[in-house]
Amino acid sequence: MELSGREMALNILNDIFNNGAFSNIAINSNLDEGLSNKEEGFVREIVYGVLENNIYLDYIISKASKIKLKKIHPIILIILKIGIYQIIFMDRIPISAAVNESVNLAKKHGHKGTIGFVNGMLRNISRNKDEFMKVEAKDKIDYISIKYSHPKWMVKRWIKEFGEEFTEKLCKENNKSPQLNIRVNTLKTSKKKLKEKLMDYGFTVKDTKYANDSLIVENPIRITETSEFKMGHFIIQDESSTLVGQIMDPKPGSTIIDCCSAPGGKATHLAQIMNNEGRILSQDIYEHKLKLIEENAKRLGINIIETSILDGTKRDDSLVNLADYLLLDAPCSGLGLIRRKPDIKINRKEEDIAELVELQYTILNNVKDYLKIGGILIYSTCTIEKDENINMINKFLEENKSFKLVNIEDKIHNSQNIDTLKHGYIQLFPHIHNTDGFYIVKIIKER
Ligand SMILES: C[S@@+](CC[C@H](N)C(=O)[O-])C[C@H]1O[C@@H](n2cnc3c(N)ncnc32)[C@H](O)[C@@H]1O
Repeated sequence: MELSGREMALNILNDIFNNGAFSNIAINSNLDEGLSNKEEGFVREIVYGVLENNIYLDYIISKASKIKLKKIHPIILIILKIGIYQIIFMDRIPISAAVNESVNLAKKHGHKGTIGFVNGMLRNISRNKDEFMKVEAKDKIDYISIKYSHPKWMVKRWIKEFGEEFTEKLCKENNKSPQLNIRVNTLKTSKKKLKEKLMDYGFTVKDTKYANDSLIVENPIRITETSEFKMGHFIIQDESSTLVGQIMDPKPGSTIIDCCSAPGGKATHLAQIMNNEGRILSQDIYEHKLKLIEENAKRLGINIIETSILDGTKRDDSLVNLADYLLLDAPCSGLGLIRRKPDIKINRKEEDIAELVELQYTILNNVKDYLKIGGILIYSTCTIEKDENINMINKFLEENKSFKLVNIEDKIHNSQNIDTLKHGYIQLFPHIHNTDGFYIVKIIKER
């Protein structure tokens, strides 16, 4: 039997909330293939909307329900969230449809009592919407946490690091949908040609602010089905990630070690900048991920990437003093990616950060020996956490006096809202730079 869009959303959210699945994987495995763009968009909107507003939806349910949140059956709780999300955030959906369809889901997945419960709750909330939407919090941390659905530990940490006003703007932005960025494969086409071609198909395409090889596509539905994608004229990559290659700016013929390389977004860009001349040793700890690098390289027409499994924490003597350039695009907390992966707000725990910092530092201390004297190290993460970024790098520089920051003012033509280029690094934020939250630092090994 065919499932309705709302039921697909229910199954996806159940996989994420109750089975620990990642949002993109849960979506791909639950979406029916025959869905139209509109139907698929509807399912995605509900799934991402519920994930983005999860704490706020819990808050509204707690206000409206006599039964404690923890006592509500997990499936019924998701059905309520889907219903409330439509009532509050999806103006185009008639209230009656939001309520009746949720009641139908409750009929299928619950019993008589839960049907009445869902019906009563949703009708009450829709009648007294403004009252239920009001956030009454004991302090600013609580307020931001509920209103923008970020866990308290995250809000507390960010307020301490960046201040209240900054944190509120960041959390608000984290709940918006990011624009899709693509990176032009200049080995096969030019930015101008690709832009014209995509506009001919009806896509709205704009230039990005900081990255030379990137474009923004405003209505990207099914863009990976174009022949330009299949022919390898572009790859999906956020502008921030594209800046890694731009800042490294390796010379053709160089040897690069990319020690956390999968799925190869940055390695393939480096190959492109080197005009597909030289050697890129792409390593990752997971064998299955190496295939992704190889597939990307093949589609993009790149043949200088050599993949291998290697744990970055373990020394490989054969690599010592080999690299002209070294990239450590480290495993990180991903807190800069919340706009794309709202489940990070649900699954990431504060304790993870200290563990990740330890891993990042261990890898960095190990792979630094792979660089030749005079070689360039780029360290990058998709997080905004200072401990994983500037604090860790400062400690590394303190303990490794032969490594020095390199001025990168000549690598980014537009320095709007970036005032650290001369100090060798950038920290991007979604609400300021309209990119993923991202950190990149450039370091030279002098001796
Ligand atoms: C941020 S992702 C890299 C993204 C990649 N550079 C790109 O641009 O497509 C971090 C990668 O580090 C890998 N990784 C995690 N722990 C590792 C370790 N100890 N040694 C090597 N790779 C590791 C993960 O499998 C993951 O693919």
